[in-house]
Amino acid sequence: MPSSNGGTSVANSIQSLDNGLIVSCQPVTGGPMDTAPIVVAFALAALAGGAQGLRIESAPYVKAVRAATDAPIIGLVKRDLDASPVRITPWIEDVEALAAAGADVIAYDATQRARPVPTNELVRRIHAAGKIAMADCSVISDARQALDEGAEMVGSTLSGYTGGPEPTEPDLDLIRAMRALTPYVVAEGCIRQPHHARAALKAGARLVVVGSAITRPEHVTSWFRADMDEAVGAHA
Ligand SMILES: CC(=O)N[C@H](C=O)[C@@H](O)[C@H](O)[C@H](O)COP(=O)(O)O
Repeated sequence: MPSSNGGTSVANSIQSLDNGLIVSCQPVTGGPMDTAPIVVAFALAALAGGAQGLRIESAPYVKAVRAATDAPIIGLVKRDLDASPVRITPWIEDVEALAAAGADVIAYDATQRARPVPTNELVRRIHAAGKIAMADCSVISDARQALDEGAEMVGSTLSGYTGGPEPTEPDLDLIRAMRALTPYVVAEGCIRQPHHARAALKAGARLVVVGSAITRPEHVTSWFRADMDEAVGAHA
């Protein structure tokens, strides 16, 4: 049982999410859905549909969603930095802003890449703020290091996002490998259909995060478009 952040309450918070569906409400940046009222509406609609928790980007959006629901929130901040490829919660200020805004869990990029703040320091500050640390990992060594550093939860969030073409399928092998290290595994990334979520649970995930398939209509539309274009091309 993770205990670096106060034992029982952390354990209870995580356990309340067991087998939970978390809906990530992160609109396409600058798109027509990228406003606080729409993020709140997505969040409430997801909860009405059976989600147990939410994943929300930016302190202002966390604050807006927190004002509308007591449901667990995984908060993160995305930044595009010049000096580092790390995007998810790279700075201490981000941790503090998310904590103040009402996030219960703070997600951070746990990859072993050049970064402005070392991961052990981010975890320390997440715990100092009384929050749970979720390590967004790309490979199993990220998860190993994150757990050594005290992160309570590890996610497959960044598998396939550290170079090369973007993935289109969940990384079930990484989920299985993480489950051998800890029970607190979050399946995240490319869970686009219910059977993906089911497979992730079978692979050992305790929580499943679904984003684009529920809250990015631009992406979903483009999936239909691409398949239809392929079909037309195939028959031309
Ligand atoms: C790689 C990266 O930056 N992932 C981000 C992490 O918060 C989000 O853009 C994803 O939408 C989220 O992980 C959920 O994944 P999907 O949208 O595939 O269900």
